[in-house]
This record gives sequence, C-alpha cells and structure tokens, in this order.
Amino acid sequence: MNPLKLALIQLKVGANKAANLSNAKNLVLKASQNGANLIVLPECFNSPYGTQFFDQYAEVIDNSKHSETISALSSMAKEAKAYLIGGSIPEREASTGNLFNTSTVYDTRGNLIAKHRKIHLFDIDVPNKIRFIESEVLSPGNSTTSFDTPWGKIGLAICYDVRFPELAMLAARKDKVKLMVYPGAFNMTTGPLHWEALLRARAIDNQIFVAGCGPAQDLSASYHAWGHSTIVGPDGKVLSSCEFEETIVYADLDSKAIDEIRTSIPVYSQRRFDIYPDVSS
Ligand SMILES: O=C(O)CCC(=O)C(=O)O
Repeated sequence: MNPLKLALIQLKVGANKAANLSNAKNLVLKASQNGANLIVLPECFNSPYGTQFFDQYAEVIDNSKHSETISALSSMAKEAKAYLIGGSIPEREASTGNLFNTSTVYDTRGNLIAKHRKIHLFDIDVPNKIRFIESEVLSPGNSTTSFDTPWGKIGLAICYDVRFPELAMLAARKDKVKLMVYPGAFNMTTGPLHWEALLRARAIDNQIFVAGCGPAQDLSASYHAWGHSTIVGPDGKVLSSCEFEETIVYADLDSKAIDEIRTSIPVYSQRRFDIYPDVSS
C-alpha cells in the first residue's frame, strides 16, 4: 500500500458562510490535484468561532437530505476523489434543537461515513487572557469516532478533545487507529503553550500519527486563532507544520513507521494495565 498523503487546509474563515464554503472547495481541489488522499478542514470552518455565532450558523445533519454545508462537503469529496474530514460545524439536532460542535467525514464518492460530536467542550477561564465557555450554548457528544479507509482506521476528535489522553489511547488500542485527526482552533494564549506539545504527546503516548488542523489567523475577527496546523509522526517528530497564514500542510504517512517505533521503543506492548486498569477515581 502506498503511503497516505494527508493534507491539512489551514483555511481563512470569515463571516460569510457561502464564501467559506467556496474558499474551502478551491483549497480541497488544490490539495487533491497535489495528490492528497485525505484532506482535512479546521474546526468551525463555515462560521466564525464564538459562542455568539453557533445558533445562527447551525445546520441539521441529515443523511437523507443534506443541508448547505453537508451538501457542499459531499460534492467536494466526490470532485476531489479523496476522503474528506469536514473540519467541524455548529450542528442543530432536529429532535431537540440542541447545538453541537460536529465533524463529518466523506469517502471518495461523497458519502457521509462518520460524524463526531465534540466530547469535551472548551470551557476555560485564564484570567486576563481568555474566557471561552462553549457549554453556555453547546451540548457535548457522548461517543468516540473512527472510520475505515484503505490505509487503515482513522480516529477523529475535535480541538479541546486533544487534551484528554484517554480518548486517543482508546482509539489507538481498541479501534487500532493509525492516525488521530483533530480539527482545531487553538488561540494565542494556549496555542503557543500547548498545541504542538499536545499533538506530539498523543503521538508519543500511542505511537500513531497525529494531525491538528487549525484555521488561518484573522486579526480582524473576535477570536485570534493560533494556526500552526501540524502533522506528527508516530515517533513524536513534527513531519510538517506552518505558521498563521492560509496554506496547505502535507505529509506522506507510511504505516511502516508505526511498526518501526513500536519495535524499537516498545512502550505500546510494555504497558502494565494490571496495575492501572482504572484511574478514574
Ligand atoms: O484547549 C485549548 O486550549 C483550546 C481549545 C479550543 O480552542 C477548542 O476546543 O476549540
């Protein structure tokens, strides 16, 4: 099997949903022309990021009748003939009206094959720096997500979910994912402090590939994103990254690298689950 060519689209997101969708389409097609097999968009890619925007931009995700963004993503994947992780969008659940931060995944024919609702909502308050309380308007998802591709299973979670090592470990050990993808949107306080460290930590913990895809920075927006979309190898090395600008980050992922690191530094098989079966108390 040839390596998986992964492309992270560090998209510049604005207030105009139609413009965000058409900008995303141009870059998705560009990534596919450059040979990408799996293309990723950032968290909240069709709407500005902020609790005040979620209700206005939310869409119902219904497999039988696609909404504006779902229909656009499905066509992009089909036209690109690539797997597509559609970042995330504010989702409105039809039956309850509840809002979620939700990522959708498409196969090369544009079929919607997976959906992840952010499990850990971004609720933080760093005095004089950043206060963001997603749970004021969003409900959390309650399940983990992975999906099959010809390159093996891929795990999916969203942004703040990266801070919780159990989620990636479950995906690596139970679902046997080779790659964990996090559409994200870190900020200018926690981005420089933790973004790369967390992505590398999840890769080192589990000896899998890890990717985090953020939006480009827009200093005229209310939320200043950190950007720095990054792909990390199973040995913890950064394979490819960028800074704040709109761009595409690529890497070729060969699963042989997972076998090599698990053989040379065999922590994957040295775990002592007999002494820490449950650390929840
Ligand atoms: O964990 C962080 O510091 C940032 C998280 C975030 O921006 C998000 O969950 O959208």
